Formats: sequence, C-alpha cells, structure tokens
Amino acid sequence: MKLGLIGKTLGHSWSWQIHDMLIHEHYQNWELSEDEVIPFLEKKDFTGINVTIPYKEKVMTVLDEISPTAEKIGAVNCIINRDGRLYGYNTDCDGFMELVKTAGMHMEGKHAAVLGSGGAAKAVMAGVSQLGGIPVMVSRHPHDDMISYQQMYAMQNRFSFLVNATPVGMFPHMDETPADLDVFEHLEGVVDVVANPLRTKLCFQASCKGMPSTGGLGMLVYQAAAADALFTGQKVPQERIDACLGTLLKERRNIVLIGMPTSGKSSVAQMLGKQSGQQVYDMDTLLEQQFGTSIRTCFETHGEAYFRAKETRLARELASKEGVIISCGGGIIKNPENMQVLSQHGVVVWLQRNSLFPSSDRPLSADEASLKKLYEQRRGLYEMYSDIQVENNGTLEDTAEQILKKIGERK
Ligand SMILES: Nc1ncnc2c1ncn2[C@@H]1O[C@H](COP(=O)(O)OP(=O)(O)OP(=O)(O)O)[C@@H](O)[C@H]1O
Ligand SMILES: O=C(O)C1=C[C@@H](O)[C@@H](O)[C@H](O)C1
Ligand SMILES: [Mg+2]
Repeated sequence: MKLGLIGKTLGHSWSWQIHDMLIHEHYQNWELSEDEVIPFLEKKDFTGINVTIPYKEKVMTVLDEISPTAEKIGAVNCIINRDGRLYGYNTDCDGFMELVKTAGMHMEGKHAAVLGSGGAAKAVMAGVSQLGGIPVMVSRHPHDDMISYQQMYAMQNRFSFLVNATPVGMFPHMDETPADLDVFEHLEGVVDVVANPLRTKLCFQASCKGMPSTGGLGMLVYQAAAADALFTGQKVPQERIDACLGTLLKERRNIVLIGMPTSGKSSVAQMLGKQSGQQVYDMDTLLEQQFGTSIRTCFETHGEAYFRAKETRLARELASKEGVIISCGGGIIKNPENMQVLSQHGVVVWLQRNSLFPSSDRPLSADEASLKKLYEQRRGLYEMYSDIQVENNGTLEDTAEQILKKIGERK
C-alpha cells in the first residue's frame, strides 16, 4: 500500500505517527505547491491519501466519485484509488462526531455555535447535524446562513454548545481565544478542534467553569482511523485507537503538581519521575538556583511581587515542554496566567495531605495559623484548577502510582 498526506506544509503534522500506530503502515508526507496538486492526483501513484490545508476543495475537481457527506461539506480529506478511479470522502466529519461522543456530549435537539467558516467548520457543521444537533455558523464576515459574533452573543441563551473550528488559540498563539465564554448562560460543553496545544485557552476557561470541554487531538486520531478503514477496508480495533491516543498524550502531556506547602509535591514529583522515566522540573528549586538564595531570602529582599513575576516567567518557560513532570510552588494558583499556561500541555494534579506542617523555608506558611489561613484562601483555587485530586497519605510510591493510574484513565 502506498499511503500518505498531501498539503502545502506538513512539518508539524502528526499523521504519519498516528497511521503508523493504527495500521502499522508506512505513511508519507508529500508537500505540494498549488501547481503540483492536480498532476499528482492524475498520476494516481498511491493507494490512499489524506488531504490537508489548503487543498481540500481543490482536489474535488479531479475525483471520479465524491461521498454525499463530502459533497455536502464541500471538502475532501481522504482519497482512495480503486483500480484507477479516485473516490473522495470527508473523515474530519466522522472524527468530529467520534470526539463529541467520546467526550460524553449529547447534541441532539440542541443548538451549537460553530466558530469559523473554513473547511474544518464545514465538516463540524455536518457533524453536528448528523448528531441531531442544530449548528449555527459564526463568522467575522457572515454571509448566507452565517451569523456574526455580535449576533451570537445577542442570542447566547439559545446555545448549549460552542465549537471552535478556527485556528485561534493554536500554537504558537496560545494566549488567544476566539470567544468570551462569560457571556453564555446555558452552555453544556465546549469543543475545540485545535490539537496543539492539547488544551487551548478556550478549553482552559471552560474547565475553570467546571464545564465539559475537549480539544482536537481525539478528532485527529478518529479522522485518521476512519481514513484507515477506507484505505484497508477494515475497521481499526478500538483498543488500537485508544492506545494511539494514550501514546500521543503520554509523549506530549505534562504532569503538573499543585497543592499546599508540604503536601509532598516535590517528593511525589521525584517518585513519579522514577516510575515513569519522565524528566522532573521543581519550580521552587529552579527559582532558588536562579536567585542564588532561598525563597525566604528572596521574599525578604525583593518582596512577593518580584518572586511572583519570576515564577510566572518560569511557568511560561516550562509550559512549552512536553511529556515532563512539573512540581509547582504552593502559590502558583495565585495568578490565573500561571495555570493557563501550565494547563496547555498539562494535566493538573492537586495533591492533598493530612499532615501539613509550618516551615520556616516557606514565608507564607511559617506558622500553624498562617498555614490554616492559607488553606482556606487557596482550597477553592486548587479545586478549580485541578483535573485530578490525589491524596498523599500513604507511601510516595502509592501516591505516584495512583496519579499515573488516574491520568491513564483520562482521555
Ligand atoms: N507520602 C509521603 N510519605 C512520607 N513523607 C512524605 C510524603 N510526602 C511528603 N513527605 C514529606 O513531607 C515533607 C514535605 O514534602 P515536599 O517537600 O515534597 O512538599 P512540597 O509540597 O514540595 O512542599 P513545598 O510547597 O514547601 O515545596 C518532606 O519532608 C517529605 O519527605
Ligand atoms: O495535520 C494533519 O496531519 C491532518 C489534518 C487534517 O486536515 C486531516 O483532515 C488530515 O487527514 C491530516
Ligand atoms: Mg516543593
């Protein structure tokens, strides 16, 4: 089988790795210029290909047959060569539907605001409809049946779901967000088709509100699985799809430990590193190295604001890493920006320990009374920002194992 992906720039594509895991087949990248696309297709020297930006519409002109869904969407991302005849499909739509189902979201009879008007947005519109939902396309330059962002906000009451199908928030523009979630009063879930970062700012804001949300990595894997079923004529077993997602997440997702001073973040991080083989970064230790003094001395000399600014800068630096363990200082949750950047590629674990103790090394919890006060001030924030909560009352080994187990159970 000769399989691969065509598009303009493919350096950042994860598809070759995904298809390798799903069907153990070699999958090539063919970077083509505008003029090369049609001759490439006419040569028909492939078994099956995926098509990505910006050629999903252009390829339709030379296909022999196009599936009704792809025709309706107006974009093809999968082409099969059957005895010299080219058949076009849209598996982005299948991928989107699978993503929504896996996230446990039920769109039947509900309105979904779909942000964007490009190929991805059109596939999402078809997916929402096939799931029984009522999609409404939202665009900065609305025409035909689309509405503007202003109109969306004006009718916010109607929407149960918000789907981002624009590139806003995608790496490297991770501080951007396509919509203001605060305006919506009845949202049940947020879907972002962006896969990098794993959690966009939009999804972070949804998690802070306790609202179900999902990023686009699952869609990327599910659309690939749907394409593989067309390439091979056989369904990809679910276990293989799950294993593929698990591997991609393990390689890219950081484990971020938050919690009260002395809850065990640094010790558990070291144990996790030992058990999983991932690199460990201890923020307080790194800051102490940077200052050349203890944290207490830094507070005494420069004040808390100085320390917090350095902490945020370090959080941003570490947030760009992938597949590592990050142990935070207890006060990391004081600045929402820290948690947003650390959550981009991170699963955030709140470590809880019964026997917390005052420590002269930690300026804000040097005695029992301040420790207690600190806990009351911070527990709501630890809860809001964490994906997983784990007790650290047994051995460090047990705690680390429990964390890895709970993370493994998440998709
Ligand atoms: N599960 C555990 N079993 C035994 N001792 C533990 C356990 N977890 C933590 N400790 C001990 O508690 C103390 C505080 O742990 P650690 O320094 O890892 O906490 P921390 O959350 O990183 O604190 P800080 O926020 O002050 O950096 C250490 O002496 C550590 O050995
Ligand atoms: O970036 C990628 O590798 C891809 C993205 C989407 O366009 C998919 O439709 C395509 O199959 C592969
Ligand atoms: Mg520590």
